[in-house]
Amino acid sequence: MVDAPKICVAGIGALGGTFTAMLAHSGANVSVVARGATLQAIRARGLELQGPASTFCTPVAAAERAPDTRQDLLVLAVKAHQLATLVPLVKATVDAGTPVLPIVNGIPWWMTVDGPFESAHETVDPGSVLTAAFPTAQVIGCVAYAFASMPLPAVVRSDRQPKLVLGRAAQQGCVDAGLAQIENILSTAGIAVELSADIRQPIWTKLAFNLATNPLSVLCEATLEKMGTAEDSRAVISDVLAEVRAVGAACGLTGLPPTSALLDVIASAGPHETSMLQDFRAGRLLELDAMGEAVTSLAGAYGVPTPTINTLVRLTRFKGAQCR
Ligand SMILES: NC(=O)C1=CN([C@@H]2O[C@H](COP(=O)(O)OP(=O)(O)OC[C@H]3O[C@@H](n4cnc5c(N)ncnc54)[C@H](OP(=O)(O)O)[C@@H]3O)[C@@H](O)[C@H]2O)C=CC1
Ligand SMILES: CC(C)(CO)C(=O)C(=O)O
Repeated sequence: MVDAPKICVAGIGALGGTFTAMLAHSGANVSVVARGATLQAIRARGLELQGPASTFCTPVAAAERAPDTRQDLLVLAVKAHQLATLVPLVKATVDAGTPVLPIVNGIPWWMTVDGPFESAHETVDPGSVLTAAFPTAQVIGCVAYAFASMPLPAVVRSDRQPKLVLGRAAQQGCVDAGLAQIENILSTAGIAVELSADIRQPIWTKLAFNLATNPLSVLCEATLEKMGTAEDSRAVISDVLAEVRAVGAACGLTGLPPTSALLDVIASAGPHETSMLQDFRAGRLLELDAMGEAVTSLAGAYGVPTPTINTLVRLTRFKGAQCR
């Protein structure tokens, strides 16, 4: 009998907790890197998922570092600015063949290693720590659509079935057997998966969604549904999307859906608070570098005016700093 693939998930918050609970519940061989109260709670009681269809609690092997043995898949599920802190904790688990799947919002570090997004590199990977630790050839680019939160340590709530879009970071136009195997593991656990032959466009679309909603959600302390239905917030969102569209075009990504379609998605997202608003309420550092500063540095490099984005990012950073 062939052993089940070994999966390590580093970072057990809203998303890492949701995916881990679903994987463990489906019988996958999954272990986690966690810390503090979350680590203690997982060890004491297991990981609880309050999902859209059912609630269950599942035991999971948890430690402060990844196992010393090679894993078949390493998932990184932290805020973008926390990624570098994981490097020393997961090093021993990654060899030249280990696929690395970052489930993280914003412009990913690997997209800025060279090419049109290079001017955002220092913002998303200061000192190239991530580039050195995770060679692009091993990285699986990812976009996450989920509505998850962690109300208590090791208790995660997921309001809808989560969906991941996956594609090789290094190869455009290629969906291979390795990706299909990962899709199989994730979909067996009930996670919706779509494979993309060029993951950069879905990443840019998700970034547009996040940049148009996450900072505004902090400034207005509003849910997605409220921002997507009120006339004033819809006007600001439309301005942000126009600016993201212009920056994307300068970088060669022209496939952003129409603004009206994105506004419809936001309006129909329900009374959900974005991950950035959750961070604000918890007094945590806001994920503005990979979602905001990265875009303003690209805009600066290409000479694209982004006055609305600049103002939103500045005000959100200012408001975030008041609560820390
Ligand atoms: N929540 C959602 O619905 C969605 C989130 N996303 C994106 O997914 C990514 C993950 O978000 P989310 O799950 O919400 O974030 P959370 O903040 O809920 O979870 C991150 C977790 O990682 C832990 N962590 C960070 N650094 C380390 C470390 N060095 N060692 C051990 N644990 C560590 C944090 O611990 P601690 O609390 O101690 O810092 C925290 O528990 C983000 O990029 C987010 O924008 C995307 C789509 C939807
Ligand atoms: C799409 C959205 C807003 C869903 O929660 C998200 O990505 C986030 O919360 O950061």
